[in-house]
Amino acid sequence: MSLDVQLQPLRPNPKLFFTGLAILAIVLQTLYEKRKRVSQCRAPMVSHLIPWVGSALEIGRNPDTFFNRTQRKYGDVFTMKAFGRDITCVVSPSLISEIYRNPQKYDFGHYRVALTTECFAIPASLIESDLLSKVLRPTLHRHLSPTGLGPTIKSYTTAVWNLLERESSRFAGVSTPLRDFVLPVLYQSSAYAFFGRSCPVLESYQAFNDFDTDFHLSLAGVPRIFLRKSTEGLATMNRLFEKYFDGPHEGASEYVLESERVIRDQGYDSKTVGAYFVCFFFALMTNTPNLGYWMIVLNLRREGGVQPLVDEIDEAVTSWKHQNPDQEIGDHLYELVSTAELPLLTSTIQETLRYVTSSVSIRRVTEPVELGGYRFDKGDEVACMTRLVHLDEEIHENAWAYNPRRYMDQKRFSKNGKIVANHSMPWGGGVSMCAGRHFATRALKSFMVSLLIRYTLEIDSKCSEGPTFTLERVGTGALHLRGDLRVILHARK
Ligand code: HEM
Repeated sequence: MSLDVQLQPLRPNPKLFFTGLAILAIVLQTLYEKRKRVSQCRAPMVSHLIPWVGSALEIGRNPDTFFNRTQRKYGDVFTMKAFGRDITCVVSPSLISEIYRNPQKYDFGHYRVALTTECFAIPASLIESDLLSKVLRPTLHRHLSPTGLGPTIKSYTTAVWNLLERESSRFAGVSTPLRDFVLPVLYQSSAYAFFGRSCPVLESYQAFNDFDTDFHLSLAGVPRIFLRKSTEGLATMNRLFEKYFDGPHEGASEYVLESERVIRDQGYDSKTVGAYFVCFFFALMTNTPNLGYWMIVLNLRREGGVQPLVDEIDEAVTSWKHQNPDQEIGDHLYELVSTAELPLLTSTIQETLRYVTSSVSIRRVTEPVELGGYRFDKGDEVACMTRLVHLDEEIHENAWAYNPRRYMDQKRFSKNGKIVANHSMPWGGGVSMCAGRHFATRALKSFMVSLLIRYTLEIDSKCSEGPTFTLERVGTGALHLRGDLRVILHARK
């Protein structure tokens, strides 16, 4: 058999030629930009293959792996490209703190307007007005401050206690998907606390979830046309809240009623009031219920499950009953939750926030500045990457492991021999720091106390599957869940 190969004459192939040319152009452009960045003392650009898309796909696949590797390669400040945007990520706690301390140089106002007008349906005239900055935001902060929060958190505690009792007939004694049990209870309790009983809770649940599921994509600028379900969810929420504000809603919290009066006084109708509160409702609901869910799962998966928490809460209840012998704990739960110290539960909430959040504070540079040895120009975008601080092994020992006692056992955290004051930033920071953080922590405390007084809880050993984090929700706060865990609940005597 002849092994002769008939050699074909080499024919010009235009397709191959232009592909090669394009690749060469990209390589040269990348090298040129790299050299330019170095010579101008700009933060290093993370290398990527696809020009406009940049690192977006890699981040979408597993952001924890991507950022971890990138930080090790480039250091604490690096610029990445994603969907045509160059964003400089800042990972060092001291540089993040410098950004938070200087809102004049690192502006957030631009993003607040863009976020609320592009992702929600609030008219720009309201968002850009003095009314928002001088009246509505101060009203929000006053009602959500530790001293202003009392009545709302009291209603929340009553609602969560009663809802947990009501659910016992449906869920106790049978294998239950934890998601179906926990998330609606947390959703309803928050809704009732702020909006009263006429809040369209059941009607809005699916619409809210449709909107919420793709919120990170909407935030990343993915056009609405690709987010049909999410867009419809938002439209339904807007309709429901317009109707709510058109009807009687005396049971609403003082915060809601006061803000509504202020907006209406300027001539706005129920549609605008509704849209304003859909935005608030989103902030209220997108994080806290997921945090509550993860707190249960992460503890149940530990040896001993939730028993250490049960023991601590039982001890507080016993001590309370001792001091109030003729009283029913159910009628005074708010007092118990407000006065009992519960150090393990407090640390558990903090650790869940550290472990489960991916919060990013984004800022726009307003004048030429130097940060971490690099030059930034007006208009540059910087992002404070708090999750990387949370997962920094030098700051948090065994950072990739969930340890509910972490904040009980350790009060000071340091890196390279220096104390790190901002070791945990689940709420972001500076001028955009989460306004609802006091409500969220106290709500989670009320929820866990009520749950563990009312129920025993164990993983259904017949089910092997479990939930995982939706890591791709970079920068939106608490990570959501994919999948679920089945549990067996029993009502406690
Ligand atoms: C575990 C629960 C929560 C987490 C992890 C969380 C996290 C965050 C984060 C990371 C930000 C942006 C911070 C930044 O850009 O620097 C934020 C903003 C905000 N959060 Fe929360 N949040 C939670 C619960 C709540 C609740 C319950 C409310 C309402 C009662 C709320 C109201 C707000 C508001 C109004 C803002 C916007 C602040 C501004 O524009 O200045 N949050 N939250």
